[in-house]
Amino acid sequence: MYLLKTKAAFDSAHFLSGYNGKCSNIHGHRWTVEACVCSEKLIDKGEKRGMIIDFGDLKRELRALADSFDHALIIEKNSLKPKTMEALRDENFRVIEFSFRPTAENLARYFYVALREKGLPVRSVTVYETPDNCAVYEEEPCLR
Ligand SMILES: Nc1nc2c(c(=O)[nH]1)N=C([C@H](O)[C@H](O)COP(=O)(O)OP(=O)(O)OP(=O)(O)O)CN2
Ligand SMILES: [Zn+2]
Repeated sequence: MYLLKTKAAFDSAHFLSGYNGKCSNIHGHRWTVEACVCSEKLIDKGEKRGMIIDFGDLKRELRALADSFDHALIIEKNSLKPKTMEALRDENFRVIEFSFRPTAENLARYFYVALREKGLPVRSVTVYETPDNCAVYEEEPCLR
């Protein structure tokens, strides 16, 4: 099986609502997202011969997703008081709300699903919160 990986990064703030410790406070990460695509065979003709997918095509899709979270405050829906949300919006701060807690695990799944929806043969997505800490989300083995 062939595997191809690429990374993209974004800088954002988050906090873990209900967490007993420092991560309940707003803090930032340079999140790094690594997507791994897989294939049993390679493209056998044309410009992309010998590839699973062109790095450029994979990078473009991953970067577009990563850029959509750059310089934002990522929060779990209903984890801030309505008046706090109102104040943030009044200041034109960029707030992205998720239905899930913004952990590395949940973000890895989010990116996995989003890339699959774009038709990419994703095998796994790894999200790094720090250079040493990451979460991996993967489903069934290679689809093609
Ligand atoms: N399984 C998970 N555990 C934690 C997550 C997560 O996404 N999944 N997230 C956090 C916090 O977001 C936190 O920012 C990271 O925690 P921590 O490693 O403790 O923080 P530091 O990298 O700053 O570690 P130091 O050793 O204090 O430098 C918590 N847990
Ligand atoms: Zn964090």
